[in-house]
Amino acid sequence: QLSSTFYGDTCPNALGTIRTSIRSAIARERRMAASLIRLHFHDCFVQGCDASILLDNSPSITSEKFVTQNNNSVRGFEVIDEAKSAVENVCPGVVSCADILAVAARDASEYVSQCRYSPRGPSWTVKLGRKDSTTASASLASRDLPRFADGLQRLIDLFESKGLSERDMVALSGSHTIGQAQCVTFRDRIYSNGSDIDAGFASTRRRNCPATFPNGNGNLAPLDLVTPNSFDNNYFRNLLQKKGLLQSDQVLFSGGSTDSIVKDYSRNPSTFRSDFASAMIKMGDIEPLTGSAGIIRRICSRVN
Ligand code: HEM
Ligand SMILES: [Ca+2]
Ligand SMILES: [Ca+2]
Repeated sequence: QLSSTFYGDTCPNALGTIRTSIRSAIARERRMAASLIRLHFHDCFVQGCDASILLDNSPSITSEKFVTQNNNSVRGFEVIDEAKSAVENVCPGVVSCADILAVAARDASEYVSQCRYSPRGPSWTVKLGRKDSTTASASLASRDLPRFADGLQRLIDLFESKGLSERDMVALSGSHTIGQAQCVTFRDRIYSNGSDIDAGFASTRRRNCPATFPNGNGNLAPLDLVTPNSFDNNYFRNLLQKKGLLQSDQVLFSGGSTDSIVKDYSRNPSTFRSDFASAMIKMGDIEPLTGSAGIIRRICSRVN
């Protein structure tokens, strides 16, 4: 029931307004492109793409923002709030926060890099018409969002439970071709002395990520060591060299069923780009509230 022309009559300038707002946020801080893509993902995996992730704690809401996978980690809330208020100025009460998240993720991918020589990310036509939830669920967030220490089968099962295939999962994980992770998420891996990590890479990463918890927990490293600001297929090339930053990255290429997909994407950037776009559309279709289900929040962080 979602449709790319949903606001064609009721708010013809919605998409342009969102785009302007997202573009200026990414111009201010380039990492924001990565953060916005991730925010849409963490919304869709919990109760579907219903903007549940944006709700703050209140007597009737247990916010998703503070579960382990989100706390001090997901970012971009202010940027979505800005886009929302820009849209409210042109069409009050019409455009959902859930749709703004979906459009922001697409716009972010499109504008990933401001460098002339870096490939921009893929683009796709966003389907619209999602409504916003009146609830959030910390317990579902905790259950349904993947964790950096998850093994391959666990990741496959989680994505499958959302209707996404192994191929979708590998393509979507390719978002880790941009963005940053905190030391606390990759410490175990770089100090593991295991055989599934390149020794030189591990030693480089140890320099800015002290061995002892919680020292340096928040120190950042790029998820893609080669081209952290370009939306290319280098992420997959890193995995072939055992230079995935997170354990959940490296398990995609560690002798299991997804190895062949990683190899395919490492050789064929255009296959990766088009599969990524299709998988983002599929992810945006997860359990939307439509029609009379759900509401249009006026302020994304609370139920009207
Ligand atoms: C397959 C399971 C996945 C796991 C376990 C995972 C885990 C993580 C972790 C631990 C971080 C670093 C967070 C931090 O240190 O604060 C991260 C960052 C990121 N993730 Fe994932 N992720 C997964 C899949 C995805 C998917 C499907 C997408 C998007 C469609 C995505 C997009 C991103 C982006 C763009 C960043 C960088 C964010 C930034 O710099 O603000 N991830 N992920
Ligand atoms: Ca949600
Ligand atoms: Ca890259």
